[in-house]
Amino acid sequence: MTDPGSRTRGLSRADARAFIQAFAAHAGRKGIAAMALVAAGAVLEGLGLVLLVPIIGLVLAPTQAGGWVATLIGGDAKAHLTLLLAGFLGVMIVRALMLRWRDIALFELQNRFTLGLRSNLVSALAEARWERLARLEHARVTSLLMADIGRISSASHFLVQSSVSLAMLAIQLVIALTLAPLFALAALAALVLAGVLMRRAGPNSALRGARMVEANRALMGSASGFLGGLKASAAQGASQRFAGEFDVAQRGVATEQRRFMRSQTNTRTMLSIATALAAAGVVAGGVFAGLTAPVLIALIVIFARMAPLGIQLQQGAQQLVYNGASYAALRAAEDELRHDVPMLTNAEALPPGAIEVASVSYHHGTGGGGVADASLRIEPGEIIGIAGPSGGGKTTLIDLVSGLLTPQSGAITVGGVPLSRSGWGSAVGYVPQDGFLFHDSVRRNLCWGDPGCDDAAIHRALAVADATALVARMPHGLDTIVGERGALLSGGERQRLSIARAVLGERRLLILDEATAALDPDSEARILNRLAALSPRPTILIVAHRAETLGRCPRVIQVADGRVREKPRAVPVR
Ligand SMILES: Nc1ncnc2c1ncn2[C@@H]1O[C@H](COP(=O)(O)OP(=O)(O)OP(=O)(O)O)[C@@H](O)[C@H]1O
Repeated sequence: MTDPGSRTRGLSRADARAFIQAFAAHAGRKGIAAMALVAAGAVLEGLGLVLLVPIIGLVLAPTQAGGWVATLIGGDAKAHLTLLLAGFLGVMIVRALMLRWRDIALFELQNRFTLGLRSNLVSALAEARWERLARLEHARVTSLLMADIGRISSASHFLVQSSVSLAMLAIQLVIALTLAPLFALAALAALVLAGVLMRRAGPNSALRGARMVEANRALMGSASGFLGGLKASAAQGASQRFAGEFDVAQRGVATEQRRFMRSQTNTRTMLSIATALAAAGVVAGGVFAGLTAPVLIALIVIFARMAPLGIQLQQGAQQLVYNGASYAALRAAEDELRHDVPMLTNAEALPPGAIEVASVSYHHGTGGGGVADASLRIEPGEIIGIAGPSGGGKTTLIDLVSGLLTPQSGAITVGGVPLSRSGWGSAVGYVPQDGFLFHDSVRRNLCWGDPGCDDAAIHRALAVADATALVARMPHGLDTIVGERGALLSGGERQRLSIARAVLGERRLLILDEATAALDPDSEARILNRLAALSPRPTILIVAHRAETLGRCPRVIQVADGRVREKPRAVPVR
């Protein structure tokens, strides 16, 4: 289902402010140190430029030694030049070192910022209510975690780079003001005018940035289901059509990149022409106003440095707005995720006792199904089959009992304590039909979330899940890699390992959601019998369509049209 809140907007002023504030908050004291390095780099650059004026003066007219150098140190022109050059060299060496520290410090800030953003998003996802997560598109999450965080990293790079350019521009402007105030003011006016003329680039970049977020999301959507989709389409002889759809998604990204690149080069070209005109004006005006050669040359050098800095600043701002759209997308997702109270935490264990479902209703969105006025008492250690037609409400019921969903009316208690009050999650083991496995060894898949689990416990769990022979056959036993999502195993093998994982956790409630559907009846019977023989025995809920599976449950409930009712039967599990 499409997430209704997933429409992407461009970077607004509020987002831009939030972005800068978030960056500053992440940077903290290290940010202040980095900014001190930025300022020091700019001042040293300025100092180098200030030294240029007497150096050029001495080079052009060695006989006219004088000015502040002569007043300061006395001596002849050669000594002045030597000293000035030595000073210039010293300043440039210190500046080079300073810039090295500055760039490392800024890179670290940028890196920490993006790592922090990703961690925040992951924790927002982990804490979000299940109903909200279920509504998020998979492609949206993947795109946020990968493409958007990458673009935010670029935005933070441009933010940092712009602050450097700004500091350098400010210093050079101050020097130019000292040397020739009128010309410096003219240059400032030219900069401001260029900024005003380029203002249109802002909203355009914001729009393009938002489109890029959408295009990346479409590409991620195509990429994430690529292999599964390719297999299904190849089976129907439509693999080329499928590949074509992927191509459309990637062309979407390329088109947006091209459009932005063109707009950037357009503004850069206009700015370059404008600055060339301004530079020519400065030289002509300087000659006309009778500025001395050293001052004129120094001004030319300064303006020659200011022009690329101005262009860099404008381009950085454009990139910031363009890539900042990903920050807007991240903020929107986090706002949605943190909108409501967090899901159950693992903080507090619930007391022993029955699970009581009392007049519980839950409806999925407008017009969606769910369960209505469900009441049910589940004793500790009970084994209950849950039957019913597809779409009848079985998954909704178990999601409510496991605490993933919160009843919209009615209440669920465990041992008399409301489920919402404390941590039920760690007491529940859930095994879905497609038994999710990580691309890792059998051991790490089974011990996932339980670092203390040992081989003896693993082998006991494997025995319960009828998987001892399966692991014994594997080339590296427990260290065998199962492939991406367990792709190197059959559906039934994945189910056995998933059941073993749930058993290892020694949970109070085990939910098997069609978790034995891919097994042959004999294996299923062995597993259910061994689960029933566990001591202490967990409460076991088995969602199943097969009559054979339900036939092994001492009690069966029927969920149809959202209504829950008992289905009397009396076949005890052996
Ligand atoms: N996230 C959701 N958003 C909207 N509607 C939903 C959502 N999840 C389930 N539904 C709807 O709620 C009803 C009950 O769904 P549920 O998944 O609980 O049925 P089920 O009995 O488990 O079905 P199946 O046997 O096919 O798995 C269905 O009409 C379904 O379309």
